[in-house]
Amino acid sequence: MDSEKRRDTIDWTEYFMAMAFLAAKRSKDPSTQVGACIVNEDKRVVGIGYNGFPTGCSDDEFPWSKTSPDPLETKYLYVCHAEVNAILNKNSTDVKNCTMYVALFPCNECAKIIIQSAIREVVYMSDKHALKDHTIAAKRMLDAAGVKYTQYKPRHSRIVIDFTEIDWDSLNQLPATPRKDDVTRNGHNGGC
Ligand SMILES: O=c1ccn([C@H]2C[C@H](O)[C@@H](COP(=O)(O)O)O2)c(=O)[nH]1
Ligand SMILES: [Zn+2]
Repeated sequence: MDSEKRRDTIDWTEYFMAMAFLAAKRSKDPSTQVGACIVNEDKRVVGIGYNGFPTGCSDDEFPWSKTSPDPLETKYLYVCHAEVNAILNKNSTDVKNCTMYVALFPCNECAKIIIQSAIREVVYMSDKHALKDHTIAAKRMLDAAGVKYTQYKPRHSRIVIDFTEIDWDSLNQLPATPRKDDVTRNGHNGGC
């Protein structure tokens, strides 16, 4: 067993941005997958979301097109943005003073909701729509409201999750069923 602590870990920003990117992997949008992760002042994750259609609006029935002669046949009228889903998914009373990590700079509609929910900071990766009105308007509102935003410049282009990295052999040596003394007073052995 190694006795020195590991030093090549990911830092907090990489950790939370990677969570946002992991959430984005759930998105069914064929062209732009966005994930958002909300973190409180104690560095606890309090909400995660990705862009997708509302509950009950089937991914197979609603349109994923970007363009159509009929606007009702494009995704834009239906898709819930990652930032809004992350806020709605919060597991805390509110998201006051939290930081949002998000793959894409928030649009004007998300910026309004970020401001109104008292999120204090946005850390984003892509600014691919920087010249579009919705981004310019978003920055104008965030500036006026004093919400800080910072572009995240990754140290590494990839953070790999390798399911084979863990020493499965030693895991296999664990008892198959928890012994009586493994079970906590709360009645489970999840530990915390
Ligand atoms: O603030 C934002 C802005 C956009 N999104 C989502 C909504 C759509 O699913 C895509 C944008 O589609 P394009 O093909 O890039 O036009 O991104 C979001 O979640 N949050
Ligand atoms: Zn948005």
